Amino acid sequence: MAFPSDTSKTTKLERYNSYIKRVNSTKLLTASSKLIFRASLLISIVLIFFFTLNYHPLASHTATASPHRHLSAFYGTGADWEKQVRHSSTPRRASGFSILVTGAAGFVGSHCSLALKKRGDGVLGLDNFNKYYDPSLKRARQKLLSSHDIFIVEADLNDAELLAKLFSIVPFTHVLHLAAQAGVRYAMQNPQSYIKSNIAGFVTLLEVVKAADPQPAIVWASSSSVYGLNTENPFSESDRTDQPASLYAATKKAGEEIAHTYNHIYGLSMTGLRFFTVYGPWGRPDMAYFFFTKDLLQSKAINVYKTQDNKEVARDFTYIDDIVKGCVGALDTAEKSTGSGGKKRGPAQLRIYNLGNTSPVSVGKLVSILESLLNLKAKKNVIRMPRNGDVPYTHANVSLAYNDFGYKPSTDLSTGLRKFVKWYVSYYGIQPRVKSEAHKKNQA
Ligand SMILES: O=C(O)[C@H]1O[C@H](OP(=O)(O)OP(=O)(O)OC[C@H]2O[C@@H](n3ccc(=O)[nH]c3=O)[C@H](O)[C@@H]2O)[C@H](O)[C@@H](O)[C@H]1O
Repeated sequence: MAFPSDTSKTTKLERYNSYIKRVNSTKLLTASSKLIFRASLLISIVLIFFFTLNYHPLASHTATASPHRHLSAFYGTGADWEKQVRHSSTPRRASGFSILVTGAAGFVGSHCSLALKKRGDGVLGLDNFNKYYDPSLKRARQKLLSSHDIFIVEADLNDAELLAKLFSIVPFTHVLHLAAQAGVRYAMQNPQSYIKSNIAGFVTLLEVVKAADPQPAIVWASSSSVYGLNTENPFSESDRTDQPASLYAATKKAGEEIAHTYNHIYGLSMTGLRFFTVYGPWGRPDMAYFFFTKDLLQSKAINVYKTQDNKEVARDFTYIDDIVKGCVGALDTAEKSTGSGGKKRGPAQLRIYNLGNTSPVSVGKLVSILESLLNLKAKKNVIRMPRNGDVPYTHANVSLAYNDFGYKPSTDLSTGLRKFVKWYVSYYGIQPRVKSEAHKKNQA
């Protein structure tokens, strides 16, 4: 009969169809589970990546957070790390200060940190060890500070969470803010670095400081360059400073205005110090006296600038020990901030001082002093000063600093350069010519 066979055919066909359906639905299921699996894997990877970069117990994050910031913030959560922070910033004398020194691995920062520590203050350093100049010199300064029990936290000034963490651990009495993008001429090459450090970094610091309880007093580095095209001589604090000749100068001038604002709104005690071309041992390799020494020793030619009208360029070169005395004097006479937790309670101290040497010396004279100290003749190219931010001369009137904290520079350029050269040849392991010739004679 056809029916059973039909039935059997139909049954086979149905079975076959249902088999095909099952196979297809299994395939569909497998494909969709694979898809779901892959999507979840991708989401998990993205979440893990995001979480790793952004998690920090203290953090309320912003979209601009950099991985560097969070790495440093992570670093700042260990018990050992907190112990080092506390230990370094604890004063060892009665009524000693507890000072946060920003730019502690820098030239002025390292000298000030040592001087403060030696007299019994607690000093905690902060530095980002950037590559503006040879970081190995900064590491060597760090090593020196470490041998005097000074700990430097390695972080950027713009790391607000880390700064807040430091202030939550230590009730700092003072901040000596020296971290900055320095150099007048480099501002044409990398303008943004000046904005990032000297303006954004300064504001980040002040935002944290204003919210701190107690609020510390701030002493910070401005610059002689704020006088810009000023024609008064010598430069006094009351002279015009609204004609900066470089972006560096403009950012330092902006810093002075920012200091005024935080003093006015939050009662922060603010003292700005206008440094005049600071030089000395452990100095900055980007400065003329430093690279002239290097070039002289390597028999390389140096460019000696003269003004557009063929006059000598001059600077009020100031020796590092005098600057340190000025910084310490400013810290000692800084009054307390009047606010707390971001609220002003009354008017607070607002000061600006010149810290110079009061006797300008021409760059030509600087070179001849180095020639005599190194017993070498410089190959000089005397050229017109490029129009890239330099000013023809600087000369400080320091009577304000003298009246308020007895600032009196006592090192002339020859004496200071002698000390610098002595350090330079020893640090870089160079046999001075004068010595090696004596040595040759002895051997003959
Ligand atoms: O007081 C400041 O606030 C600034 O001081 C410093 O700036 P400056 O006074 O310009 O020092 P520096 O570069 O050593 O040039 C010294 C002299 O050499 C001349 N100079 C320079 C280079 C060159 O190749 N030839 C030359 O003649 C040049 O024309 C100048 O006359 C700091 O770097 C700066 O960060 C800031 O702190």
